[in-house]
Amino acid sequence: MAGTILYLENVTVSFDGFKAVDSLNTYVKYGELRFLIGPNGAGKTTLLDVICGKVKPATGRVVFKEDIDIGSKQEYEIVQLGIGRKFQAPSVFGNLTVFENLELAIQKERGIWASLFGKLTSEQRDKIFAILETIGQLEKAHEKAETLSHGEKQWLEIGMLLVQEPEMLLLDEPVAGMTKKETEKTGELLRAIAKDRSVLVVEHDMEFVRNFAEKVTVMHEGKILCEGSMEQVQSDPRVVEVYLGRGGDSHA
Ligand SMILES: Nc1ncnc2c1ncn2[C@@H]1O[C@H](COP(=O)(O)OP(=O)(O)OP(=O)(O)O)[C@@H](O)[C@H]1O
Repeated sequence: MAGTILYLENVTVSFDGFKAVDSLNTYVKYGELRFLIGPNGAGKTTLLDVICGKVKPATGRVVFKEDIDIGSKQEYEIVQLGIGRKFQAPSVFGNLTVFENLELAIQKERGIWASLFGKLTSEQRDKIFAILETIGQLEKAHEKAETLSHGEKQWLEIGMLLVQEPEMLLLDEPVAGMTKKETEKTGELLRAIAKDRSVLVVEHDMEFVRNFAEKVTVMHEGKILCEGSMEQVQSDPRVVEVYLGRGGDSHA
């Protein structure tokens, strides 16, 4: 399909016979900021796990870009193809500066030899500064990462993903634990990132979703319950029944 970066066709994931994802079909377009919502246990994280290669689907196809079937690829191959995943667990090194964390992310890309003996090229320095600007951390470049606020650490992690120049980013509850101001800033950041990349976000903070989602996918019991704009999905009685009406709105 023209303009499609990711296509999931009839994807099923079984854990000992239990279908965490059940015959699921969806597609994500280039430059889309997509939110994935739904009650606990709906299969949202498992779906991200499938896309990044952490979990292999029992059936179905996961097609990236034109025709790359990533369903059978290893996680590192999927990273190299251009899909970056941010996990909930923090991965910044507190005793290194913000700049050094990004430097390390670049050097990881270049392999062990470069990370032991390499110096940054001027292009790589420029790239780090451009990312620092994108994530709003230029002024903190030489501060130790442990001195950053929770929100700033999350933005640094997003920056460390941007080093790989992914075409698609997968984020699991990026604003969890953030202040209102940090949440707002994260929304702006994701919008900016999605201008020339696709971003898929699993989220429970409905105010955040309402403010920033272009398109929302609602999952329930491993299936897609409905998809559309936030207005469309929140007026769907099935979504109110299984999620929004049951406190999905207030889930942190
Ligand atoms: N490795 C696993 N082994 C067995 N069951 C699993 C495994 N991973 C997930 N599940 C189950 O699959 C279902 C879907 O889990 P998943 O974490 O994808 O849901 P979710 O929509 O992300 O939920 P939440 O909003 O609570 O994070 C749950 O019932 C969960 O217990």
